[in-house]
Formats: sequence, C-alpha cells, structure tokens
Amino acid sequence: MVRLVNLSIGYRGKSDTKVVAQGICTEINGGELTCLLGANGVGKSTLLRTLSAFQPKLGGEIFIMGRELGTYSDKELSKTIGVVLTEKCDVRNMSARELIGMGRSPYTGFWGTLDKEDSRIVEESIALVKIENLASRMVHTLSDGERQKVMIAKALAQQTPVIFLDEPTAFLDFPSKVEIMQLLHQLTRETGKTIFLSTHDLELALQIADKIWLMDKQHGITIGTPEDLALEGHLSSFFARKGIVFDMETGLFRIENQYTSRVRLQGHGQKYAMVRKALQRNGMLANRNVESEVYVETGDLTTSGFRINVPGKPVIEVQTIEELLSAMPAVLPEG
Ligand SMILES: Nc1ncnc2c1ncn2[C@@H]1O[C@H](COP(=O)(O)OP(=O)(O)OP(=O)(O)O)[C@@H](O)[C@H]1O
Repeated sequence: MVRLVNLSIGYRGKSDTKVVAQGICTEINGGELTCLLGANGVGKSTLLRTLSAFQPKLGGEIFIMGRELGTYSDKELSKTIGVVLTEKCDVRNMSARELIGMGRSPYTGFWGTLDKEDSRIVEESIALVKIENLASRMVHTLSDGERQKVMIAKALAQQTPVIFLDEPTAFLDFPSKVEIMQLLHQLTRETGKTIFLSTHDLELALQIADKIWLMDKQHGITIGTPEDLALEGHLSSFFARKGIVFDMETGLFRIENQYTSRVRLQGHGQKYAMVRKALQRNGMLANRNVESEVYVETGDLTTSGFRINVPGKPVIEVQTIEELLSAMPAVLPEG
C-alpha cells in the first residue's frame, strides 16, 4: 500500500537543510495497524506530514498504492489519504456533524452538498467513533479529546484506503484511548485499510499494533511485530532508561524498583500478586523464591487478611495491604 524508497525527510531552510531522517526504505502493509514510536523530537510528525504531502520530502520516493505521491492531484489525494494531524483546527460556527461532513468533500460537488448516501456515511462514522452525543455541538466548544474524536470521524467519513494519524490518542482519557486504538485496529482488519499512526502510548501500541516502527536518532527506523522487537532486544534497548525495564514475561514495560529489603511470600492468585506489587513498590523485593526468615502468607481470595510471620514472635494478622505496608518496616531487616 505504502512503499518508501530511500526517503529523506526534514526541513529545507534558506541557507541550510535540516535532515531529520534519511535512507528510509520500507513498506506499510494494508490490513494492518502500524504504530510509530519514538522520543520527543525524533521526527514522527515530520514523517507523517511528509507522507501526507503536507510538507515536501528532501529526497527519495513515496509510493502510495503503486503511484508516487507527487503524481497525485489534490482531489485524488483526498480520496486516497485521510489525515489527522495534531494541529488544532480553528473552526467556528460549525457543528461537529458539519465538520465530519467535510470529510465527504472529495466526493461532493462544488457546494459541498451532501446527498443521502454522504449523510449515511457521516452518521456511520459518528457511530463508529461513538460520538453521537457530540454531533450537534459546535466544534469550538469541544474539549481537546472530544475534538480529536471528531477529527477521527471526519477521516473515516473520507473513506480513504490509507489513514495517517499523528498522536490520535494524545488528549484522550484511558478508556477512549483503548476504544480508538481498537476501532482503528478493527478497521484495518475489516476494511483492509492501511492505518499508520504515531503515539506515545507505548503499552497500548505494544498490545494492539500489528507492526511497530521504532524511530531513533542512532539506529533510524526499526520495524517488526511487537513480539519480534521484544525477542530481538530492540524494545529494551530502545527504551533503556534508568528506572524503566522491559518485562519479557508480560511483554510490557514496568518501573524498576530499588529494593532495600527482601521478603518471602506464600500464597497465590490475585492476593499474592497484589501483595507482591505493593511490597515491591515500597522497596521490598517480594516473591515466593526469595529467601528470608520473615515471610508473609498472602492467602488467596477464599481467606481473609494477611499474616506476617516473624521467627520467635506471635503471628501478626492484618486485614488490608495498607496495614501490611505499615507493619512491614518494623519486622523486616534492611538488606
Ligand atoms: N518547521 C520546522 N523547521 C525546522 N525544524 C523543525 C520544524 N518542525 C520541527 N522541526 C524539528 O524537526 C525535528 C523533528 O520534529 P517532529 O515534530 O517531527 O518530532 P516528533 O517525533 O513528532 O516529536 P514529538 O514526539 O515531540 O511530537 C525536531 O528536532 C524539531 O525541532
């Protein structure tokens, strides 16, 4: 669907040229959700803007459905690529439904009058993004997240085979982030669309994307399924920062804890997992393999409370993890 041949992107100034990335040779497949990840300023927006023909490339070629981007007319382009960028659109006196209707403009006549079929597609797009409640609102009264959803609906109404989105989940609350990513993923599956988006929502991308592009100043762009990137060590090295570790078991990142003491746990299931999490968050390395004289019986969901066992002392029983956390420092030697 999208093929990049030796693409260079960046900014041509009057006296100098700023190259943001070069030598990009790769493809974006149809029917797949591809997520572009990278640190602030690495060039994600520049790449998306270049692929959307909003800014000129520095060199190389961009083929969209077999044709070089430069050979498309504006009208052809608007029937081929739907774009959702981060720039705020300054529209006043227009309802969300009317703005979404503008997604139909490549198909309507000069006056932009929507026929029955256009209106049906607009309503369908509104329903897909689940913003029926926003459709009649004026665009300038919407919150950032609400407006973002409207822009996504507009891109859907445009019915293009390719959609590029720059940080579509940036302003959304967590359930909306998940919903939008799932919707985009489902669209690639059901309609064979090519959807390429940039995001800082790492965890979500790793769980939902078919392909991940890691963009990095040092290595350029590394591409693969989230799982291949994990196995090949790209994810851990890409996000190698103090305090962040890639957990191979879950395939997700977690915050590294600094442990000052250790304690053995006995138990299983959810209660075991939550006790482990709480103790580790508080600097106590805790699991069933740790060797320590003091140990905590977490029990399971059929038992109540938690039991702290200290050699030579009566068992301490507590009811909540909060109580457990306050009791532990007094019974646990450091180190
Ligand atoms: N108009 C411009 N002229 C010159 N340089 C620019 C211009 N716009 C952006 N840049 C620079 O290009 C580089 C890439 O910026 P870009 O906005 O593409 O990064 P990004 O990966 O999208 O970042 P973020 O995650 O913060 O949105 C940065 O160094 C930025 O300062």
